[in-house]
Amino acid sequence: GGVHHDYQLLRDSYDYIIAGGGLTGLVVANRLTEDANVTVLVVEYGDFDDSWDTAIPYYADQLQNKVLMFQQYSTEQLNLENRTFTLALGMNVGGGSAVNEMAMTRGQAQDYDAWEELGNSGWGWAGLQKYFRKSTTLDVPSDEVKAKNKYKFSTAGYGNGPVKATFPPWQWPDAYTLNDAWTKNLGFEIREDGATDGKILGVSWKPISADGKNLTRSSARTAYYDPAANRPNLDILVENYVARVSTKDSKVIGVDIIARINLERHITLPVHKEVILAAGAIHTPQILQLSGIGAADLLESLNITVVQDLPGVGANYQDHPTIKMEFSFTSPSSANPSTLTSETDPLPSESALNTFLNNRTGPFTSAHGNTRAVLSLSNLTTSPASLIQSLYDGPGPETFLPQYYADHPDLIEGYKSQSFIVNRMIAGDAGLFEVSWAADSRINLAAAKPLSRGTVLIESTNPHPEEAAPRLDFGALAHPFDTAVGVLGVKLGRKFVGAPALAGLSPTEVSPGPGVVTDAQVEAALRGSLFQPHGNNPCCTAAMMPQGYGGVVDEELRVYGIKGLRVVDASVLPLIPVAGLQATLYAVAERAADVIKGVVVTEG
Ligand SMILES: Cc1cc2nc3c(=O)[nH]c(=O)nc-3n(C[C@H](O)[C@H](O)[C@H](O)COP(=O)(O)OP(=O)(O)OC[C@H]3O[C@@H](n4cnc5c(N)ncnc54)[C@H](O)[C@@H]3O)c2cc1C
Repeated sequence: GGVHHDYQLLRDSYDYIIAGGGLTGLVVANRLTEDANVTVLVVEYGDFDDSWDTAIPYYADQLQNKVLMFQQYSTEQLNLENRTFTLALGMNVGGGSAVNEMAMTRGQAQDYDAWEELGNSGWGWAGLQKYFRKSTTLDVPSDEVKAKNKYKFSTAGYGNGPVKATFPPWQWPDAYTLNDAWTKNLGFEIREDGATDGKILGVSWKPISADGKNLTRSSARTAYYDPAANRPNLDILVENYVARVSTKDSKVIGVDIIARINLERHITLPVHKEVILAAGAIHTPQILQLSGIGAADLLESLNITVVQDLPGVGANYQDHPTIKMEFSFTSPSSANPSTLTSETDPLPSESALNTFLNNRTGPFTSAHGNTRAVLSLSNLTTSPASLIQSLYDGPGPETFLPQYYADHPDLIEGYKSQSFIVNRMIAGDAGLFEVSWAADSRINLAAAKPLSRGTVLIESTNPHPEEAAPRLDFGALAHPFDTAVGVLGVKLGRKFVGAPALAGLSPTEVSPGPGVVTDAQVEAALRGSLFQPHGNNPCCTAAMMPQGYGGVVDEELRVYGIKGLRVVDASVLPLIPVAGLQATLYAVAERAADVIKGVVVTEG
């Protein structure tokens, strides 16, 4: 086993080849190679990173090393005044888990139960519990840290898995002032983190994906790859990408691999058992389409031989569209996040770094803030009834879904089956926003139940994941309900910052700014500048749903109509949960590994 940059020392063939050594790919690679008789090759476009950039929590929010991320461009967004956007994606061993902002949170129980209701038995909150625990250990902070920071959390939802979650020893003083706005003025209590009961409506502390002792990042690379690196049956090929999966009579026989910087260097490797796609929600659909698995008309237009007509490949794109409001605090506490970026002598950031390196304390132990508020429709408005009614009386899906849906009517049926569930959740107590804040004057409102949908479709037969990236259309803010909720979000943000508890900070609004008053003005500001169509959580583009509903994989993650091909990454989620995806994906990948090993057998 070992790390390879070229092909000389690879085996002639493997039992399993995994496309993508990111979060989910490495979980599955580790679990499959627990059996010494099974050989696995992971093919990863990026390389290893051993710098402090990916290890120190403070850097997570301002990761400078763009070399570790894809910059995936979008099309001009019709509903956002034709603005274009860049989506950052992990591009290294560990994928997103090595570069993300480290929030390690789970969704509401009902988010997962919705997956089960869409036809995926065993994927609900109850079925996933075992896998949340199998993946993650909570490194419980010391009593002193817990008391000093007033942390509240549950422990039963964690097990003794490879990935570590913890609560850092440091919070900026103003974080507590901001929390006071919720608890003293807006009527919320700080509750436990929800890891045990899936109840997170309201305000809670967010754990980070870090080791509690060293306060360094815990990623799929550190947690799942490193401990398995010496297994003779596990190989990883870096700086190379999977271009295509080759099939014969609808059965996978191997993969075409190409070197990242030298197109002339490529190899076709046979596979005995399965190819497992884990290249993430943008590149997994790209590989499928290039392999002839996707909408027949799209493939034919590019002269690709159709192996399996599956229009769901690249449809159903979801994310957490984010409203970023900005304020300015005229009188913040003397210790606040901006002191770290000021250029005085001696540099405050240098001393904070030394404090981290010497004592594992101080602001460098904390990523971007640790508090979140999950808010339902009735937390956002006192008169939700007419908005709920609009979900049922509103325009038909053809009017707001991408043209690609109208061209492939199965997708519309699938969307309707999702709406049936999601509308009910919205009318109940589903979280519509995950609001997060650090101790600075920015607040992020991540929309958690977007009703608009996007697409990821190849435009050429060039398989290069970076130079020939697929066409990403977020399709955001197309559904009138998404817009109405966005307007309510801005109102909520203002109510929060205007709360009496914050009077001592003397906040003034920078963006959207005091000139933006009426609902129509707020909507225009959303479309023109405030609204970003993603929150770094792309998913759902090869959904686990029935085939007639635009699904791509069945409940055992097998691609419909193809033998020996599964998808295990963020693409398989049918609906996005309210939390950032990493904790969820660790559990999904753990369950995927059990399914592949035959430990979990789905009946019927
Ligand atoms: C900047 C940023 C901040 C985030 N913040 C948070 C957060 O705070 N909390 C949270 O829960 N989640 C967060 N996320 C999301 C989370 O990290 C991702 O959801 C998760 O990593 C997705 O896992 P995955 O296995 O589906 O894909 P990834 O982890 O992205 O792995 C895919 C891998 O495949 C490789 N690849 C792509 N194409 C090919 C190919 N053709 N052949 C071979 N390899 C290929 C890529 O290089 C990558 O390493 C963030 C993500 C980013 C990028």
